[in-house]
Amino acid sequence: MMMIEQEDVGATTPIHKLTNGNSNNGLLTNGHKAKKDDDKATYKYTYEHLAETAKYLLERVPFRPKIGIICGSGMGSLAEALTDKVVFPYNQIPHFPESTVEGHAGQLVFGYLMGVEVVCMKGRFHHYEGYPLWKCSMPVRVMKLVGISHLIATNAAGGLNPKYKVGDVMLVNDHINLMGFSGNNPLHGPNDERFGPRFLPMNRAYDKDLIELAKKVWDDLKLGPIHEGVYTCLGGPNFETVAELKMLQMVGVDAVGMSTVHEVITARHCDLTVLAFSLITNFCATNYENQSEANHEEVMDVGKMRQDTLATFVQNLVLRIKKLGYPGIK
Ligand SMILES: O=P(O)(O)O[C@H]1O[C@H](CO)[C@@H](O)[C@H]1O
Ligand SMILES: Nc1nc2[nH]cnc2c(=O)[nH]1
Repeated sequence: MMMIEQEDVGATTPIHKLTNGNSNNGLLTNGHKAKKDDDKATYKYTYEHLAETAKYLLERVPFRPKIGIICGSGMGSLAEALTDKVVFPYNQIPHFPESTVEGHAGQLVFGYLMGVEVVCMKGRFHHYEGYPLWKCSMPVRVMKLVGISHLIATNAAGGLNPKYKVGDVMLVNDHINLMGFSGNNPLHGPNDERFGPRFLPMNRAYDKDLIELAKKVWDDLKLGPIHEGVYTCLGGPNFETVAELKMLQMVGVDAVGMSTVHEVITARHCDLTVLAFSLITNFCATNYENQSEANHEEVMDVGKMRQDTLATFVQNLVLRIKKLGYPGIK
């Protein structure tokens, strides 16, 4: 195993320069202790906690990823094409929560995708699993601290735009943070400027250059139609009522899911360039005549059905991002 010099952490602030102001004693290599402390209502990750997590990972990975990829429900196979993998089960990473949802393996995988250094989350955390939003999106900060500049967030979502078909892909060009409307936001609470600013603009959250690049990659691969649209995240775990779907459609939502928004907010807060896309796994019926019911099995089946296409797309996308010198707003 290759050991990494402390200077070589790829973090915004070198870890050796961080003070350990952490009140969570003995956590450096002890994930179980972290979980115990997690239960306290007051516990939140400090910069130091996450720097410890990043240090743990970087000491075990012989390269520095530039792109982070979050695999949506049933889309974990995106990580299968990685070479020279270093795999970390979430329950072995200090301070990491555990994945509890089917279709989310719970592994952080470092490796090369088409020769590009990446880190892949095979499994994300959702609010409905019982995690607060700051905890759901903590891996984004960890990925920042291990050195990524770009995040590709993928998700499975219900299609509200009548033009969308099951199996289509929608590049997210904006979102509506519905949970944020009620004050539930991953940045809620004291702000640590080492991650980012107290007040965060979100009007350019989804990088336009990356969206254009993604469309070009998709078209060059002749993968058929691709959409651009607005995503929203509801708390779940239930799928939506007809009245809720009608309301979402009225306010301009094209695809609805239970993730991504808080991850993107956290990513933009720490200056990552973001691309997100939704795999439309089910059609959202906005009338009472439609008897079909959304279900997680169907969501995962569609992920499996489209896994090869999505893998080809993401592989070519990361290659182009690297070739272009990692474009986009930081
Ligand atoms: O957003 P991802 O993780 O892709 O998963 C989506 O699919 C699941 C529902 O089937 C929910 O977790 C929803 O958020
Ligand atoms: N909220 C929500 N999440 C989903 N994830 C996959 N499909 C759906 C859906 O229809 N609604």
